[in-house]
Amino acid sequence: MTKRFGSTTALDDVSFAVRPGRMTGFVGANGAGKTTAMRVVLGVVPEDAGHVLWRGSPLDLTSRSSFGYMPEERGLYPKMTLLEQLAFFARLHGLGSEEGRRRGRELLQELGLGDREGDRLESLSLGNQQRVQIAAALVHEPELLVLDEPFSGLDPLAVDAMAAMLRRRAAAGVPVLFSSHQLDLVERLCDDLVVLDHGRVVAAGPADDIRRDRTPLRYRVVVEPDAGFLREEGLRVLDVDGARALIELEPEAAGDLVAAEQRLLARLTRAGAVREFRPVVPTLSEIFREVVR
Ligand SMILES: Nc1ncnc2c1ncn2[C@@H]1O[C@H](COP(=O)(O)OP(=O)(O)OP(=O)(O)O)[C@@H](O)[C@H]1O
Repeated sequence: MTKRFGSTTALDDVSFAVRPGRMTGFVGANGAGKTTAMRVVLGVVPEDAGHVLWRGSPLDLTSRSSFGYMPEERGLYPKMTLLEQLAFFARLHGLGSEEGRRRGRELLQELGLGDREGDRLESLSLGNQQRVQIAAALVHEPELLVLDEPFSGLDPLAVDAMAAMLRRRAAAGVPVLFSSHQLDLVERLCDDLVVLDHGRVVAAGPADDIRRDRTPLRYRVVVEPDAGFLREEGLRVLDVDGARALIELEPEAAGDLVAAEQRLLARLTRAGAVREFRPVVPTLSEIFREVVR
C-alpha cells in the first residue's frame, strides 16, 4: 500500500502479512508510518495505491467490522460507566445488549476491573482507562487485533496483564498486530516483526529469522588462562578482557554455521581450555539501530 499526505509519502509501497495465532510487533521511529498503516488497514484513511487483503479477499465492511482496533488517540466516553461503555461498543459491532453486557463484564474481570463496572470512566486512572480501551477493542471477539501503542503509559503489572490478554487471543488463533517503541517488550512478546523506516518496510518476518539474518555471527568465549593469545590465532577478536573474549566469524560462515562453529571451537580447544562458548544474540534494539537509518 502507498499513502501520501500532500508532498509527504507516509507509506511507500508497504507490504507485510500478519498470521493467525502470531503476535506481530510493528516498530519504527516516530513518523515512520505505523499509525497510517494501521489506519489504512482499518479503513479509517483510504490508501492511494495498493490494497489490503483479509483471508485472500479485498476488505469489505463486514470483514472490517470483525476487526478490533485500539487507535492512537483513545476515544472513550468519560461520563459513561465502564459497563455501559463496553455494551455500547458491542452494539456498534452488532451484538445484542445482553450479550454486550455479558462480554463487557467478562473482559472487565479479565482486566482486574470487575469491581469498577459501574464507575464512570473519568474516575479511573489513565492506565486503567487504557485497560478499558483494550476491552473496547475486544468486546466483539474480533478476528484480527490491531493495536496502536497499547502498552504506552502502563505500569509493569498492567503491561503483564495486557500482554497475557493479547497472548490468549493469539493462542486462540487471532492475528495480533501492535505498535510499540518499547523494544524490550516487543522482543519478549512477538513472534513476528515488521520494521518500518520512512514509510518503507526494512525488515519483516519471524523475529528469530530477522535476528539471524541481520546480524554478525559473534561468540562470547571464556578460555583458560587468558584470552590474549586468541589475537595471534588469526581470529577476528573484537574484544578481550582477561579470560573473556568476543569473536566474530566471517559472514560467509553463515552458509554452514554448524561447521564454522565447530571449526572455531576446535581451534579454541587446541589453544587452551574452553570454559564458555556461546553465540551472542543481539537485542532488538541493536537490530533496530542497524536497519533503521
Ligand atoms: N493526517 C495527516 N496529515 C498529514 N500528514 C500526516 C497525517 N498523518 C500522518 N502524517 C504524516 O505521515 C508520516 C507517518 O506518520 P505516522 O503517524 O503514521 O507515523 P508513526 O510511525 O505512527 O509515528 P509515531 O511513532 O510518532 O506515532 C509522518 O510524516 C506524518 O507527519
